[in-house]
This record gives sequence, structure tokens and C-alpha cells, in this order.
Amino acid sequence: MAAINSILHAGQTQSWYLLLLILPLAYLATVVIYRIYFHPLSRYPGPFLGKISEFYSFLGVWRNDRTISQYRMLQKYGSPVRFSSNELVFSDVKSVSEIYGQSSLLPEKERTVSEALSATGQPNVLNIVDRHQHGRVRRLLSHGFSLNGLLESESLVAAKVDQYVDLVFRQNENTIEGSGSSRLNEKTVDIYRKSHELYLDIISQLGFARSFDCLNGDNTTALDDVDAFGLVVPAQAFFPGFRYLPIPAIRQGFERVARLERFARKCLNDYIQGSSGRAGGGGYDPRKHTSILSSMLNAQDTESGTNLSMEEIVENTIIFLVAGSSTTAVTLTYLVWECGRRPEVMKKLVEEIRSTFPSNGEMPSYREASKLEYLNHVIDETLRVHGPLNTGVPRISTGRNIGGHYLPAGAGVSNNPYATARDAAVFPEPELFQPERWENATAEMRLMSRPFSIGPRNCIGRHLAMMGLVLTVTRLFQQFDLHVHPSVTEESMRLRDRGVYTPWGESLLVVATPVEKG
Ligand code: HEM
Repeated sequence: MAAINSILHAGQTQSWYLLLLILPLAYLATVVIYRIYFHPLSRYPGPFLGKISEFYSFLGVWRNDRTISQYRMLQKYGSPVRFSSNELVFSDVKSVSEIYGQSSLLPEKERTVSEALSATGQPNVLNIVDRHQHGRVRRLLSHGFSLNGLLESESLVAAKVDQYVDLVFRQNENTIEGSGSSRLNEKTVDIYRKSHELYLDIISQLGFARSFDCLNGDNTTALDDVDAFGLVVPAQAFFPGFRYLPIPAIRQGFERVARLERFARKCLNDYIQGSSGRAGGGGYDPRKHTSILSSMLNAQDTESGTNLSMEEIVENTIIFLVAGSSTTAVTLTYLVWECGRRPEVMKKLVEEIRSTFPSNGEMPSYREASKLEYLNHVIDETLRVHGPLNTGVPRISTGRNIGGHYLPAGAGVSNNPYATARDAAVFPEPELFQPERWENATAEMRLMSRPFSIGPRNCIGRHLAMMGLVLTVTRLFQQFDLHVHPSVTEESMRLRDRGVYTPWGESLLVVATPVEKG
């Protein structure tokens, strides 16, 4: 009897184990069947693992090629493609405005990911999801980033560009060991790293009224601190409690972000108390200069009657560093790379710059330099092929038709700018770097290549980015002949999608030779 009981008991235990195994499998099978046959997006084509899971989203983040893998899928399956179980990716022209343009039914930013993107825990213009709250902050920031607002600060930007050209490029000897270049007056420069320092110096100058002064070596941590934001802050969206993990690299990353916050608070307090430390010293008194910071402090929203709080100012200035420095630096890096390896493009660009501004002792004004046609085409083409944010930022449907397809509320949707900028019907031979294609730019070209995006969430820093790029390229090519160093390879310059594109090699060595003073 006892033996029979124990057999029965063992049988029952086994059944439980079996049930514990079968239930999750049955649940998984139900989910898979539902996603393949009954999900509202089930009729859209895509790879099998994309239809049933978020596999390609994670793989893309892991391999740093999310947008490029979407591009390959769009080529294979057409537009729209089901990139993951609840997400469609488009590459047609019509859906661009329907996803990102002006409309009260516009798809929204994804809440969990967006809300994680904060340095201090406060909302900022980049991460606010609610369109009314976003509209308020955007209006309060708008003057500082408007062309007129920035033109008032042009001298600050120009001074940094001049400092960059002098400190980084002008030296009578080669300073990079083993670069193989030995001619006197020639200098090998890592334009990738130095441009990051330049744009951090410019943005901190305008946003904090005090420059990091990375270029002259005063600050050796800012670059890594801003980089740390991108490494640790977004991860909080996927792993709640991520910041409390006892892993030294994570702790160090958050300490770096905290250092940025302390710097921002100190600058703001100093500025408000009128004792920024720069007043009198070096002849520069920030209170006498219009800057993004002064504009933020003075702004009042007529609609809501509110101002920006100190907490909002601190948070937003940090976001400007994160959103504005690497994007502009990567664009300059790719522009120099493309021109440096295409003698015909370089020749045309240099001739335009030097014939318009023959006296290289003088810094061209932005108003004049921004009229250079070929330079504008070169920038447009660089941004088309290598735009650092051509990365298809996903939105969440509010339940509406997009590109002729109904997307239920909650479905993820994006239009992939990397793909649209390579549409051969709009940009013949799309992989060719050809600035001349912008000579007769059409509205369609401007929509398919939209490096600053469009609509209410487009880039607020566009004018600042253009001012930084135009002044840097003009000043640099006015004074130097640049050649890409032979050690640079296609592979080292291949795009790496870290949310913002960077070259895989994270470096671009160029050899600079000064031209005779005109
Ligand atoms: C070549 C340089 C730049 C490129 C290609 C670029 C591109 C973009 C793009 C595509 C977006 C839209 C992202 C989205 O859909 O969520 C964006 C947003 C933004 N950018 Fe830029 N950007 C550049 C430079 C800058 C600069 C210099 C700043 C500020 C100093 C800046 C600050 C921002 C901010 C704050 C947003 C969020 C705007 C909002 O949601 O209202 N960007 N940028």
C-alpha cells in the first residue's frame, strides 16, 4: 500500500512539474500565434523573429546598428515593415509628415524611454511627452535658439572657433607620434576629438555663460562626463533600479552626470549673483552678453504666464550639451572626411571660401559665410549621408491612419531617415557623395533628407549647429589645406548607431598645412 501511495505521490509531483513546464510553453505558443495571425499588425511583412518579439530592437542596440538593420529590412520587405511585434517602420514620403509633422493627432514620444532621459530627474525639452507641457518649454527656449537670438551671441561662437583653429591646427611641428608626417608646418590633428571639445566649449559658453574651456586644457573631464550621460542614463528605461546596481562603471557614469549637474548649478548661481568669475577677468562679463542662458532667465510664456524655474534651466542646459555637442562634432568630422578624400569637392569648396574671404586674417561673419552656396550643398550632402540623428526616432500611435495604413493606439511607428535619404528615386546613386545634387533641391528632397527632423519636435539647436559648422569650416579652410591621414580607413569611419551616429574608430586624423597669409 505504501509503495502504491508513493508511486501515486510521485506521479502527482511529476504532473505538477509537467504542468509547470507546459503552462509557460502554452502561454508562449498563444502569444506567438496571436502575434502572427491575430495582432492588428499581423498583415504586415517582416522577419519572423520581428513579428513575434522585440528581438531586432535589442539586437540593434547590442550591435549598434538598429537603423541600418531597419534599412536592410525595408529594402527586403518594402515599406512599412514590421520591425518588432508592435512596431512598423516606414520609408515613404507621405508618412513623414503624418508621424512627425504638425497635427493634434501626432504620434507621441515613447514615455518610458523619454522620461528616463533626464540628468537631474526634472523634465526637459527633449524628454517631455505631453504636447502642452512640451509647447510651454519650447516657447520659453525659442528666443535663445532663434537665428536673431544667436546672432547676438555670434562673437562668442566666433571666438571659440578662432581659438580652435589657432590652438588645434597652428603649430610648427607635428605632435602626433608615429603619424609618419614630418614636414615642418604640417600638423596631424584628431579632428573628431577636438571638434567635440570645440562644440562643448561653445554650448557651455552659451548655456552656462561659462565655457568648459576643454580646448585650452582647463577641463579634462567634460567630454567623458557628457559621454557618460549617453551610456548610463537611457539604460534606466530598460532596467528599473539600474543606477543602484553595485557595478563600478555604472556608479562612475552617474557620478560623471552628477558632476555636470554641479557645474550647471554653480554657473547658474554665479551668473545670477553676478560673480561668474569671468567678469573683469579676461575682459568678458557674461551679464553684458545675450546668450541662451540670459534668454532662458528672461523668458516669460505669454500663454501660461510662467517662467522657467531654476531646476528646469539646469536640466535643459545639460541636455543642450548632450544633444548638441556630439551631433555637430560628428557632422564636421564626416564633412572633413568626405572633402578630404574627394579632391574635386575639396577644390571647389576651398576656392569658394578663399575667393569670397581672401583675407584670412579676418573671421568671416555668419551672415556672409552662410550665403556660400557650395558650402551649403556640402553640409546638406554630409547630413544626408552621415546625419548623426538619421536614426528613426520611434513614436507611439494615437490611433490613426499613417501612410495609408491604420495604426491602432499604442503601436510603435517611425519613418527611417537613413532609408529615405538613400531612396534612389529621389537621390540617384544615393551612396555617392555629390554636393551638386542640392543645386536644384526640391521639397521632396528636403523631406526625404531631414537631418534636423520636422514638426514640433524638430531640432531646436538647428541654427546653432549651422552657425558652428559654417564658421568652423570657413575659418578652417580659409587658413589650412587639409588631407585625410593615410591611416584612416573606410572601416574606421563606418557609422555606428549609438542613438547618435559616430564613426566606429572614434577618430579622424587629418594633416593640416597652413596656407600663406592673405
Ligand atoms: C548637426 C547637428 C544636429 C543635428 C543633426 C540634430 C538633429 C536633431 C534631430 C533629428 C532632432 C529630433 C529628435 C527627435 O525626433 O526626437 C533633434 C532634437 C533636438 N536637438 Fe538637435 N541636432 C543637432 C544639433 C543640436 C544642437 C547644437 C542643439 C543644442 C545646443 C540641439 C538640441 C536639440 C534638442 C534640445 C532637441 C529636442 C527638441 C524637442 O524635442 O523639442 N541639437 N536634433
